[in-house]
Amino acid sequence: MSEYLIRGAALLGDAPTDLLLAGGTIAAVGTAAAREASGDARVVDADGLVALPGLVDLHTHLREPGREDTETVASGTRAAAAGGFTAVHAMANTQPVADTAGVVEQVWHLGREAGWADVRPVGAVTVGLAGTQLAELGAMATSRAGVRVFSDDGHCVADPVLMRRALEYVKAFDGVIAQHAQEPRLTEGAQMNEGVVSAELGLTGWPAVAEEAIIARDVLLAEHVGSRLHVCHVSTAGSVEIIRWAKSRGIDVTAEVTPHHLLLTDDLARTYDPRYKVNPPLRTAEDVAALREALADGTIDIVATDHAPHAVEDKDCEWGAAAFGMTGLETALPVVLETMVATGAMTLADVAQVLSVRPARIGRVGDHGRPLAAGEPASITLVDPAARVEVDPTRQATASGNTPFRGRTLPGRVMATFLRGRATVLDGHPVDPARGGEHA
Ligand SMILES: NC(=O)N[C@@H](CC(=O)O)C(=O)O
Repeated sequence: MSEYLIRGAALLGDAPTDLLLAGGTIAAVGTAAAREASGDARVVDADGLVALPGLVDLHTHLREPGREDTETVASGTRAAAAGGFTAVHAMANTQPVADTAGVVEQVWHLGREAGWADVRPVGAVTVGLAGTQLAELGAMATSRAGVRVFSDDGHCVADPVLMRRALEYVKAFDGVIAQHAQEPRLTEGAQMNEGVVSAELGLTGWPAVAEEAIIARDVLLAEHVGSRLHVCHVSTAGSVEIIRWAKSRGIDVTAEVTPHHLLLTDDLARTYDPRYKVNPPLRTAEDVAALREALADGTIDIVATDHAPHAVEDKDCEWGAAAFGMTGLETALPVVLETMVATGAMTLADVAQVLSVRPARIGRVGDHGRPLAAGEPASITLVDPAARVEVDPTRQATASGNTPFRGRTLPGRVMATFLRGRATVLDGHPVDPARGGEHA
């Protein structure tokens, strides 16, 4: 394995220093790095670059098995590496659904073979995501995939008895239920946020209360059974208030917000461009402000991408017929820099918390989200925060083009990503792990 001597990287935005990556770990930091580097260490000039711990996504849709035309484990994790991620949690709504030890082990194995990032499969809570019968959670937890996060994402675990049982069951192996909070009856036929814009456009609305009612129920259930709850893609100001209240009571709840909910609003539905159609829907400017504030004050713990690739035919059509979802792995860090750092709401050290340290902790991914210190695993990303890049789906690594940020110029370019000391991105380009370091 190559040794890398990274010169002049600002760790978490602090004063520039050197890092030596050798044997899969950060072998030395500071003046010791150059001293201990062997003669054939590859030098990476990190002048002007910031080093962050490798990013960890708690919410990625990889589409394999079943929809390899839109994304595979290999293409999705290559996109992850390009976005600075070293670990992703692969959601369970594949075909077949990841509701057995066999399917989660298959996804885990595909991730290992591809080598771009660690793939942590998420297990379905209910068989076939149908919401009627608990899946074999224990078997998935004890499989080689070591599942800790369980979710029916795309669907809500709406039955309160099943939700209670799932919360109780996963306690035995330190698991967490990640809930897609959507009251199904309140959102039948919903196409966008319920509000002024939906009324004007005549599209069926997805009311905020459909999310908030489930979160309120679930934090009370988590308190009642003393279990751990994670709330996926929080999108409303009211949800933030409920989570703030729950945390103030000591309830063991964590929450995520997506990059798109930090930047975009339901006004974009006026374009009728299905790139802006997503679940939960884009909300109002007041919701966006509340989500940013909640992320900055820790009420919302993390940013998760909800990277949801879709085929052209499912997006290049009229709004009503289009699929819900947008890609996000390659734009997550730039959107967070734009919405949270450029606005002064967060520092780069805070970014490391919300995009690496805390998601690793919630997903129980032990060797990610670690300090940038000697002896730690060398899973890191180097970012040029001053670069401004126009989002161009044809230049992205994901196999799908449904980014809502197309044509926008955002700050931050990932120049290098290392997974346990091996480069997956160098000089701003993915490096194919299967080809021993050639640019892919
Ligand atoms: N977030 C999305 O809009 N789409 C997700 C699943 C979902 O509907 O949540 C997908 O898998 O496409």
